[in-house]
Amino acid sequence: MSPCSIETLQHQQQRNYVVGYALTSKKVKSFLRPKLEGLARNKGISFVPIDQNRPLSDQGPFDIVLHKMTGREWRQILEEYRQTHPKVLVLDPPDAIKHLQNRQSMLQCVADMNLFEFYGKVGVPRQLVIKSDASSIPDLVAEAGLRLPLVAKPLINDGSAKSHELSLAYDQYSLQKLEPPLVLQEFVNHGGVLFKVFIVGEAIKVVRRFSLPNVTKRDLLSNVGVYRFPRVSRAAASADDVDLDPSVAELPPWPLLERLAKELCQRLGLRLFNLDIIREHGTRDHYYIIDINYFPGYGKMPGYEQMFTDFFLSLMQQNP
Ligand SMILES: Nc1ncnc2c1ncn2[C@@H]1O[C@H](COP(=O)(O)OP(=O)(O)OP(=O)(O)O)[C@@H](O)[C@H]1O
Ligand SMILES: O=P(O)(O)O[C@H]1[C@H](OP(=O)(O)O)[C@@H](OP(=O)(O)O)[C@@H](O)[C@@H](O)[C@@H]1OP(=O)(O)O
Ligand SMILES: [Mg+2]
Ligand SMILES: [Mg+2]
Repeated sequence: MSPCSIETLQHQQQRNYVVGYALTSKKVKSFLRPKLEGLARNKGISFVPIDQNRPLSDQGPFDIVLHKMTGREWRQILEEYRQTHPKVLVLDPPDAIKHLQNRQSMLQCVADMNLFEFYGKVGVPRQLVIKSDASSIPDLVAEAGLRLPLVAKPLINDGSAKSHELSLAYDQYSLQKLEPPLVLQEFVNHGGVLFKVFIVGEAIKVVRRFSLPNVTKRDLLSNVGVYRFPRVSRAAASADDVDLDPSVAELPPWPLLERLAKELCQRLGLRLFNLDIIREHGTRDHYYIIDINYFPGYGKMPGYEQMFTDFFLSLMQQNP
């Protein structure tokens, strides 16, 4: 080994890395748990809270900035900080995250991806954006040829409770009751189970979660109206340990998930996100991506502490 590489090695061994974080108190509680802090500390990584009321450049110095905050002001602060501190890795760039804060632009890159026939067909459900004027919705839906039932989702996905208030609409007339701006998405039967694919840099983990049950033709004939439904798939209880119909439970093929994760990381410019994927009921390989979330509930993902420690270590090796 050359003296130079010995020096680099010693430098790496001595160097401590600081991850500054700007997260909600709820996120701190669910994510920054003692096990993660312990594992990271053993590798020389420490976590330091960012005070949003003080200039960022007066704090730190940081090697990495981890954040999940919304708002234009915070975005500007971070963008400016990125320009003046090019050596600090901001996870992730605020402009890239903004892309996920609108349910139309969120799925646009999946639609552009062209992953047809690669271990299965991957697409997004047909959807229509309604910016205003609820009274025009029935006609717009008819013109677009969207099939009922429809899932109505607030267009803006800013992390507020309201942005997660979704409803299922069974008939065309009742669509007038909805409150734009929203996205109307065709409901795809998928056997009541979805796949949450968590991405942390290059690592992937997939879990099953409960979801909305299938809607039968008879349900459609016997129901009218618009029904709000709760955040079914957020429950910590996963569908992984339950006896399920194997055709519903079978995970999407690994090569497909790898390809999807890699392409989406590149296209979105993000390293920390998850995807909600469903498989159309009665098919073996027709998949739909219905949601993408920035910095999701990793705390519910088994083994996330090791995954994040490895992720931070790999970032450090890239930036010694
Ligand atoms: N097109 C669809 N077809 C079938 N079910 C759907 C569809 N869209 C949403 N769902 C169901 O509704 C749930 C919530 O939808 P979605 O994931 O888009 O909302 P969200 O509020 O962004 O959720 P999250 O808590 O994951 O951020 C999904 O987990 C799934 O159970
Ligand atoms: O609260 P949880 O731990 O469940 O995490 C949820 C997270 O809330 P948090 O960021 O406030 O923690 C949500 O973020 P916002 O859209 O509200 O910004 C969203 O990403 C959900 O998909 C996450 O649930 P998951 O999909 O991972 O089950
Ligand atoms: Mg979701
Ligand atoms: Mg979401």
